Amino acid sequence: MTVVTGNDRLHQQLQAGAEALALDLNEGQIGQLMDFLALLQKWNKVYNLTAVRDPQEMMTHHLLDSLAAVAPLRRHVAALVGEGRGAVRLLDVGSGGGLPGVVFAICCPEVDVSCVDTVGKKAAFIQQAAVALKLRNLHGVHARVETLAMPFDIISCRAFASLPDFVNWSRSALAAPHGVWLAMKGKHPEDEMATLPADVQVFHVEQLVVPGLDAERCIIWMKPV
Ligand SMILES: C[S@@+](CC[C@H](N)C(=O)[O-])C[C@H]1O[C@@H](n2cnc3c(N)ncnc32)[C@H](O)[C@@H]1O
Repeated sequence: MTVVTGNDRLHQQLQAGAEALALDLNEGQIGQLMDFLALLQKWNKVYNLTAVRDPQEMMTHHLLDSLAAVAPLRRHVAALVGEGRGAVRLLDVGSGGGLPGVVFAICCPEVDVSCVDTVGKKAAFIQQAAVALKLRNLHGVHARVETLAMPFDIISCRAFASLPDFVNWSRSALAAPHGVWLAMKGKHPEDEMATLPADVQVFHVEQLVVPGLDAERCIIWMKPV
C-alpha cells in the first residue's frame, strides 16, 4: 500500500498547478519551491512572516498565487533581453516572507531579484532562504523602498500599498527609460488607477487565474511617460 503524506499531496498540487499555468519548471525548481514552503512554515513561527499558517493555504494563497505571475514576468524579461538588455534586475517591494520575490528568483534564474522590506528579520529570512536554496540571484534588503536609488528594470509588489503609493515610493529605484512596475492585485483597482500620477501610464492589465483559488487576480503593468 502506498502511503500518501501531506507533503506528497502538496508536491502533487504544486506540479499540477505549474502544468495548469503552462510553466516549464524542472525538478530542481519544483524542489526549491517545496523547500521554500518548508522554510516559510518553519520560520513563520519565529519571524512572523505571514498570517497564513496552514501549509495547504500557503500553497494556494502564496506559492500558486505568485506562480500565476511567472509567465507574464518571463514574457517581459524575454522582451528586455530581445532589446539587448543584459542582466535583468528586479526589485520586489514589501516582500515580507518573499512573495512573490523568492518564487520569481526560483522560476527565473536569469533575473537578479532583490526583496526589500522595512522589517529586518524578514530581509534576514530572504538572505537565509537564498543560502538554503542555493539561489545566487536572490538578495534580502533591509530598507524602506523610498531610500533605494539603484536602478531596477522591473519593480514588483503584492499586497503592499495602493498603486499611487507604490509608484511614488519606488520611483527613484526604477531604471530609465525602460523600467516598468508590475503590481499584483486582486479585483481590478479602478479607484487606485484613477489616482495615479499623471506621468505614470498603465500599459497593460493582465488577468490571472490561480489554480485552486477562486478569486480575482490581475497584474497592473505601469511605466513612466
Ligand atoms: C502585507 S505585507 C505583504 C508581504 C508579501 N508581499 C506578500 O504578498 O505576502 C507588506 C510588507 O511591506 C513591508 N513594508 C511596508 N512599508 C514598506 C516600505 N516603505 N518599504 C519596504 N517595505 C515596506 C512590510 O514590512 C510588510 O512586510
